Amino acid sequence: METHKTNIVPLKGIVQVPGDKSISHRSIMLGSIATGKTSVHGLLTGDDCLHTIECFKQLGVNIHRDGEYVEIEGKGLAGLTEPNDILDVGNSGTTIRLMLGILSSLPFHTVIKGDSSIAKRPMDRVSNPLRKMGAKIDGRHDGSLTPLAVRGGKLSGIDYTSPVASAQVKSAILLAGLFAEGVTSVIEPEASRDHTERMIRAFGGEVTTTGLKKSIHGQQQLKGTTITVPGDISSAAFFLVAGSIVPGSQIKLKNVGVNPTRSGILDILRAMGANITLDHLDDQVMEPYADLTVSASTLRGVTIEGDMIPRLIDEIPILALAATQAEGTTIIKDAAELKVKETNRIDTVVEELKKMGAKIEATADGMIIYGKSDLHGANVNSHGDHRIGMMLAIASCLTHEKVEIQDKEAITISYPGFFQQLKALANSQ
Ligand SMILES: O=C(O)C1=C[C@@H](OP(=O)(O)O)[C@@H](O)[C@H](O)C1
Ligand SMILES: C=C(OP(=O)(O)O)C(=O)O
Repeated sequence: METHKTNIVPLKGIVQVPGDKSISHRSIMLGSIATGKTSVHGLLTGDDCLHTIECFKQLGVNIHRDGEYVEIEGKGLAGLTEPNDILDVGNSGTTIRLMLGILSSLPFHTVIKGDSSIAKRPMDRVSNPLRKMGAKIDGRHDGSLTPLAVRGGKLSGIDYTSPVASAQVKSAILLAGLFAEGVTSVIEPEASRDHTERMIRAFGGEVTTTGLKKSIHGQQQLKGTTITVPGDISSAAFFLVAGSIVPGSQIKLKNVGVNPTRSGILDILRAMGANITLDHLDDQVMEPYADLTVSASTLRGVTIEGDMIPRLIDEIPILALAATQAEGTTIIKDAAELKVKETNRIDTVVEELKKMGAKIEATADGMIIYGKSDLHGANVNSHGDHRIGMMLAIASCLTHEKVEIQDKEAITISYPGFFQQLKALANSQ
């Protein structure tokens, strides 16, 4: 945090983390292409999701938001109209990639772009399979970089084997498949988060799962529904780690989504020796959720690899910080996908944690962290990446000296109230 301090203060209290970002995006998207009213409770009001709302408003959908409550007047896919201007997704990879799947079915022209981070992220992983289905997509570098121009229309189902375990790729193809002719299937190398599949079913649609293969038959009609968004485990992750590594801490996190395709952080922190309990689990709903309580403990290094990686991909920056406080070595591998997030998260994590005294090195597909190190104050930078900014803020709870975080405003992308909640936990004694 910003203030000069000499003591390391335990973090204590109860936190309601904001709504899950992945589920929030999907609730707006499916509500917009379904017929009838959709009500969403607990929507994340971070910048990424607000961009998704704006994009669908530009496509002619009436969306009314009152804080975290949203009503969408769905008129079906055919109710969407050609926008007058370029769609802007801001910093949100999920918005652009999933929307490309929807835009591919629409019989008109759209141009879609984002910020300078989005302009560097690969879109060919989505535009290639969508072109195979019949969409016309063009952009810089043969349609792999934004801005992208899309002319959609009648699509045909494909059987696609994805080279990456990416929920954004899988979801774009399934969303296009929803309105295509015939059956569309996607096979992934490892299982990625399954929120799209769960939510299509909640809107009355059908998706089948056979091992790593997901299939959807085309020309389905979705019906508006009511969605309750659970707390985001990727946001909770910052306090799960803070509660584990800041001496004397105890934090309860209420109503956190614990979908097994997202809960890898719980498995890994427990394997590291973290003290985390789970209460009030409700798994009879679209997305399971529970209360999580964490208290400080001694951690040890682990190896994180293989099919665990997609289950905690966005939590790797904060897990790297946890590893600096663990006894022994932590190895993170099979995580080259980190290079194509909001920043190259292998480089930014290593560069920024090194400034604070961590013993950490980058590898081709991950990083190696040697624990345990004492972290010290420094002038660090989020590089405009919300998860790097929050990881550095939690790191600052371990130093006696001031940590100055450049560009910390980036955290509003996924966690608008983060600094206030962190302050409240630190001031609770
Ligand atoms: O589908 C989603 O909501 C997301 C999928 C993941 O990306 P990839 O699909 O690129 O792995 C994740 O990193 C991102 O924060 C959200
Ligand atoms: C990678 C992330 O999001 P997106 O891909 O939607 O920009 C993230 O939130 O960590």
